[in-house]
Amino acid sequence: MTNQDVVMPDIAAAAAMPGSSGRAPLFACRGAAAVSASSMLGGGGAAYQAAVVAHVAPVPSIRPCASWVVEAMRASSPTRPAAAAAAAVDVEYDAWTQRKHPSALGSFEQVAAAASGKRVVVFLDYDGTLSPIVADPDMAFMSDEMRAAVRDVAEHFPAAIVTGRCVDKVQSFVGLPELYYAGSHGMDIKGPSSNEEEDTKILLQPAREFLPVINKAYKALMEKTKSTPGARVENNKFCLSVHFRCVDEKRWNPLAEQVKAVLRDYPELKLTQGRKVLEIRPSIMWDKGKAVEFLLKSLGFDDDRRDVLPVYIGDDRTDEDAFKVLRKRGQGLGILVSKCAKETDASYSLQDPAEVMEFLVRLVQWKLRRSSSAMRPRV
Ligand SMILES: O=P(O)(O)OC[C@H]1O[C@H](O[C@H]2O[C@H](CO)[C@@H](O)[C@H](O)[C@H]2O)[C@H](O)[C@@H](O)[C@@H]1O
Repeated sequence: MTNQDVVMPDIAAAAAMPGSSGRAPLFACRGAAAVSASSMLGGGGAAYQAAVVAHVAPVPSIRPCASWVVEAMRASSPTRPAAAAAAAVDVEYDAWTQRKHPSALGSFEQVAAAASGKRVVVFLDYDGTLSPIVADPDMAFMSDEMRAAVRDVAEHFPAAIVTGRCVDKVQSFVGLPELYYAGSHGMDIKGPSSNEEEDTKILLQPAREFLPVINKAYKALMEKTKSTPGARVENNKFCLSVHFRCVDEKRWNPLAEQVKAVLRDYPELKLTQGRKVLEIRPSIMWDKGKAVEFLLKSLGFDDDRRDVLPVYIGDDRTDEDAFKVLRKRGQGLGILVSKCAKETDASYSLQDPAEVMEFLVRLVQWKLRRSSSAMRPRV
């Protein structure tokens, strides 16, 4: 496959970062401990029933080592640097945005040129992208302004929320029935409905058979981790989250041991990691990237890839699966939401949800301008 349709920033991509010694670990802000994503894979050696839908294959099982888990917990949770180090981090961030992953706002003209004449499809992560990160996962509300921006996006482009959250929860936060929702890291895909009361249509649930085991693991994790102050287990239907944002760092190791002990009884589940959260999910080859591919295909955007521009915006390690898919397809535009330099497969960057909102507003304005100029009679 050629990469001619992937939207790459118009910068000297080959240019090395000044002072950079090489590649940082995926999703560690520079300076944090190096842990590869693959080291986080969980699951055991036992064979398990894989009667999921045909395209869902099990992943190879690798037992996570607790110390690696803790290292990864630290890597994704860098402590605030001292003043001098903070200045260095700023310099590095500036170099990262200038040379590797420019701001999607600063480069909006370039983004608009790439979208010109194409059907744009918008994919949005939720936590850290549409809503700010907060200590209590039940309080991660998005602002009314953001809701209005997303509503406008959905009016002008096909749009989907792709999240680790369970669909019901994220739908209640977003409150826009006109969107597609891919919850549980893409393992629960639902179509739009005409109003909030009507049930959304299930399009795909590739991990349905794992529900009983997920529920058992949920109870076991609740029981096991209740002795760790601040730990919190969230049931996201087809996957689980063990939050450690409010856990004292000294207790991260014992918490990782507790999670690992529970997972020993569930070889059909694997462990991944997000922002101060351990995520437990079925060991199947399904992720946010696969969900994006599924949606593009089922919405009829897979026939002629040259006239479709998927735009995916996300902030977390799990969003990298979607960025990778776009890069591999040689199509579309990945935008990482981050305030620090990270290794990523996204092309562009935005700093925070406020910038995401500004970008969405500009995208809609661009579309409106194009539609009105197309309708203006030529003289
Ligand atoms: O794919 P996402 O929409 O980004 O969901 C990933 C996880 O998001 C939530 O946790 C994160 O946000 C919380 C609220 O701001 C924060 O407290 C937590 O530390 C973050 O990891 C959600 O609660 C998790 O279940 C999702 O897996």
